[in-house]
Amino acid sequence: MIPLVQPTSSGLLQALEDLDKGIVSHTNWLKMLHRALICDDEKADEKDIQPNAHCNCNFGQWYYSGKHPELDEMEIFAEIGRQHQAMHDNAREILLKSDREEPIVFEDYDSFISLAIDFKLEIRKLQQQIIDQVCVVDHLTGAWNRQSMTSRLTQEYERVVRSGNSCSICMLDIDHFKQVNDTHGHAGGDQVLKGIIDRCVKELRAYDSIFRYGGEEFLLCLPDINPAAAHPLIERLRITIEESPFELNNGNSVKVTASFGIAHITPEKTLEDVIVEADHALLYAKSQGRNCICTWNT
Ligand SMILES: Nc1nc2c(ncn2[C@@H]2O[C@H](COP(=O)(O)OP(=O)(O)OP(=O)(O)O)[C@@H](O)[C@H]2O)c(=O)[nH]1
Repeated sequence: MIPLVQPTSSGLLQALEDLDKGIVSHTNWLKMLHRALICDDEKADEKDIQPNAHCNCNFGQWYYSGKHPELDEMEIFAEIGRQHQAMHDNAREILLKSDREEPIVFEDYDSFISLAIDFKLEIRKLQQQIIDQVCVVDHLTGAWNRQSMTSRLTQEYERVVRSGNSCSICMLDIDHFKQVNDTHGHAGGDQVLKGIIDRCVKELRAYDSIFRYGGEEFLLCLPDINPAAAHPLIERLRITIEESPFELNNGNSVKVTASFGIAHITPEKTLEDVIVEADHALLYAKSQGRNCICTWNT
C-alpha cells in the first residue's frame, strides 16, 4: 500500500522552476560555447576551462547547494548530476583542444552534443515525476488528495475481494473546527490541519494511508486489520489528538478533538457503499457528542 503521506509540495514546486532555469541557462551556455568555437573573434569563458566548471555554472551552484532535500534522495537527480558533470568535462576538453589548435574530431562533438541533449531530456523527465507527485498530494497537509483516493482505494478493494484479506476505512473529522478558525485565524486552522496529520503518522502504521477527503475531513485506509482491531488503533489516535495541544506559530496553544466513523470493506459491498457507511458512522459519532468513534456494523 502507499505510505501514509508525502512531503508537502512547496519545495517540489520551487524545484520545477529551478530546473526550468537550469535548462534556459544551459541553452544560453551552449550558444556561447558554439560561438567561442566557431567565431574567430570570440573567446571561451575562463570558467568553462576550469576542472570544476560543473560546480560553477548557475545550475551547478544550485545543484550542489543542498537546498532541495526532496530531490537529493531521487536516483534520477543523481543521474542528472553525473550527466551535467560529464557534459561540462566534455566541453572543457573541446575548448582546450581548440585552444591548442588541435582538430576537434566529430566523435568529440557528437559525444558532447549527446550529453547536452540527454541532460535536457533527463531534467524534463524529473520535472514530469515531480508533477505526477504534486498532483496526487494535498499541498497543505501532505496527505494524499481526493483525486488519488479512488484509484488507491479501488486497488485495496480488489485485494480484499481477491485474497479475502480485511481492510477498514475510517473517516476523521475535526470537531468544531470553525471555532478554531474563528479564534486563531485561517493560518492557525491550517497549522492544526497539519498537526492532525503529524498525529496520524505517529499513531497509524507505516502501510496505512491518509487522504484529505474535504476541508477538515480525512479518510484513513487501514489494510490488513480485522474489524475488532481497527477500533483500538483509532482509539489511540483519538486520545493522542485530545491530549496533545497544537502549538501555533503565534505562540498560542489549541486543544482540539476529532470524531471518527469506521466501516469495513467486504466483497459483497461496493467501495461507494463502504465510504457512505463510514460517513454515516461519523455523523452518528458527531450526534453522540463528538470526540468518539462509531463503527458501522452490517
Ligand atoms: N484553516 C482552514 N480551514 C478550513 C479549510 N478547509 C475548510 N476549512 C474550514 O473548516 C470549517 C468546517 O466547519 P463546519 O463544517 O461547520 O464543521 P465544524 O465547525 O468542524 O463542526 P463539526 O464538524 O460539526 O464538529 C469551516 O469553517 C471551513 O472554513 C482549510 O484548508 N483551512
